[in-house]
Amino acid sequence: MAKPPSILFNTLFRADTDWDHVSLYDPDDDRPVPSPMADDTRRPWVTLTFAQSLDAKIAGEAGKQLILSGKESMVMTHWMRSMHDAILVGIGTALNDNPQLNTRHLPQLSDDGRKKYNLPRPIILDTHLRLRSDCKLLSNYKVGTGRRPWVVSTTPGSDEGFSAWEKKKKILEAAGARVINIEPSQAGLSIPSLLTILRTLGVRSLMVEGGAGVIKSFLTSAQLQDIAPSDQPSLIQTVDAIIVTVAPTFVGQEGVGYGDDLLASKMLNMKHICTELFGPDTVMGFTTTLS
Ligand SMILES: NC(=O)C1=CN([C@@H]2O[C@H](COP(=O)(O)OP(=O)(O)OC[C@H]3O[C@@H](n4cnc5c(N)ncnc54)[C@H](OP(=O)(O)O)[C@@H]3O)[C@@H](O)[C@H]2O)C=CC1
Ligand SMILES: Nc1nc(O)c(N)c(N[C@@H]2O[C@H](COP(=O)(O)O)[C@@H](O)[C@H]2O)n1
Repeated sequence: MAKPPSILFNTLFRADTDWDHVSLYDPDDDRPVPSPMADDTRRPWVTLTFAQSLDAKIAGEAGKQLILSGKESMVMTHWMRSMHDAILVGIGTALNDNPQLNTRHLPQLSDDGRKKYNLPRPIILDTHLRLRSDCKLLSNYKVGTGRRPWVVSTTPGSDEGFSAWEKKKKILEAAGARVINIEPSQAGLSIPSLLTILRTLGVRSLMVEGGAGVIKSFLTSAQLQDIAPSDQPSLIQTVDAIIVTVAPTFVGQEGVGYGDDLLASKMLNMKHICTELFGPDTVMGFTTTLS
């Protein structure tokens, strides 16, 4: 039977996980699908993951989508998707790439079709409700090949802004989306607030795929709370693990990066867990703690 690569077991799950009592397939007898879990029960476990070139670019000039991962590491990413309750991208990625965020590259399951891979719920960070109602995430939901997407937004302050926003909300809801409102912060939607809300909605694990703005936000959210902790009783850790695919290619300075203005002194502590080769790509797994 096809099995996920060991880098995922090693990076995302505790060493004492009892694999006899969980199943990777949904539904498969009565055993639950496993999910990485944070010790902090106020929020989901967060895995930040993306593919980059050797010069740390995740997209080409003007955001052109690049397929950096080879087929072997892409399959690894789809296994990772199957091991999380939800998968998050920013509206920049949703508009630019029109992604599906499903598990279609996993090996065919050779049974009567009863067993399925777990499909993560798509979540889009989209303050102004710019998501297109004909995007693939919504059409997959309509035909039953994807979970209902959740669109995370903030209600605009002015009356004028509110009526335009309400109109867009109705269109997206009619197309199948669930719109969730949260409070704004200096850097867009507040990531700590988002995480606590997602946990109350039953999300135990969140895979964050990007793009550049979202990667930066998750990496820097703990440091922002440090500056303005008044609305948070205590720090919420925003990343538990980082799994990076490095493709053996250079994109060049026109490409899109995510790390140019990150401050080393404010970064999370990283612990290297393991590195595995997938075809031409190198995949590194780290766990993180607040510094
Ligand atoms: N190689 C890889 O693994 C991946 C590459 N990509 C690439 O990344 C590029 C897209 O990156 P980018 O343009 O930065 O877009 P993002 O997908 O990072 O979306 C950013 C937008 O999300 C909204 N947003 C709301 N709240 C937040 C928040 N707290 N933090 C950050 N963003 C927030 C903002 O729009 P608003 O104000 O309207 O809400 C913001 O402009 C594409 O070229 C894509 O191909 C994407 C994913 C993976
Ligand atoms: N793992 C990985 N490798 C790459 O080379 C990539 N460009 C991405 N991009 C992410 O995957 C999304 C596309 O997903 P679907 O194939 O449509 O399911 C894209 O939007 C990025 O989030 N990832």
